[in-house]
Amino acid sequence: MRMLKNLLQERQANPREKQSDFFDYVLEELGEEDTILTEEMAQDLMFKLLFVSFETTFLAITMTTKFLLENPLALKELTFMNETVRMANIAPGIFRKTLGEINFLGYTIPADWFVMVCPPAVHMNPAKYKDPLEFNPRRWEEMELTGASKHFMAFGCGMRFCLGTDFAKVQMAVFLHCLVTKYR
Ligand code: HEM
Repeated sequence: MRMLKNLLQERQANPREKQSDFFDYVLEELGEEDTILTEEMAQDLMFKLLFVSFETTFLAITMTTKFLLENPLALKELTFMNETVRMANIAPGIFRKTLGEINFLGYTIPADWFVMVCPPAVHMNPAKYKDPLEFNPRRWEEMELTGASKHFMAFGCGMRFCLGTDFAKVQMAVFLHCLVTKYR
């Protein structure tokens, strides 16, 4: 965070004539009179975007390479992205706040409480995924899936569904294409 703060202040002191990266656009917005953005929010935004766009895909690609090394047959079919993110559980927790009191399975969650949804518990549920610890891309052949469901939330769900889902999948596909066509 300190590094981002320094970078922001440095760029603020020496603004560039031509905008060329996201930092420049954030600074432009900060300079607007009617902006809702504060310096603190800008730093937070930069940190979060760096985190969500890098840490996630890099981990998914690493796990894909590991699973494919152990499962050469799957490499032939390349139908594995959902299976990788199901098992990798890159986002192990998703947070929500209760807007009102909620009654669930005999428990009462009061209003304004923070709730942590735990995708690994869903993704490793043997009632939904047979042999959940087995990397088996074929299981997805029988499953209809677009976006998220209550059994699959590797990219979150609902209003905060991951904005980068398709981008991340394309990045992974491009990486794997290069790996399988160029790497010997
Ligand atoms: C394998 C890669 C990725 C995984 C597993 C992943 C997972 C997730 C999850 C679970 C959420 C929901 C968080 C919540 O509901 O509180 C989320 C949100 C988000 N993701 Fe990703 N993500 C990935 C890649 C990316 C990439 C590459 C980008 C950007 C280029 C990105 C941008 C975002 C943003 C901006 C949000 C917040 C959406 C909102 O709050 O409205 N993600 N991601």
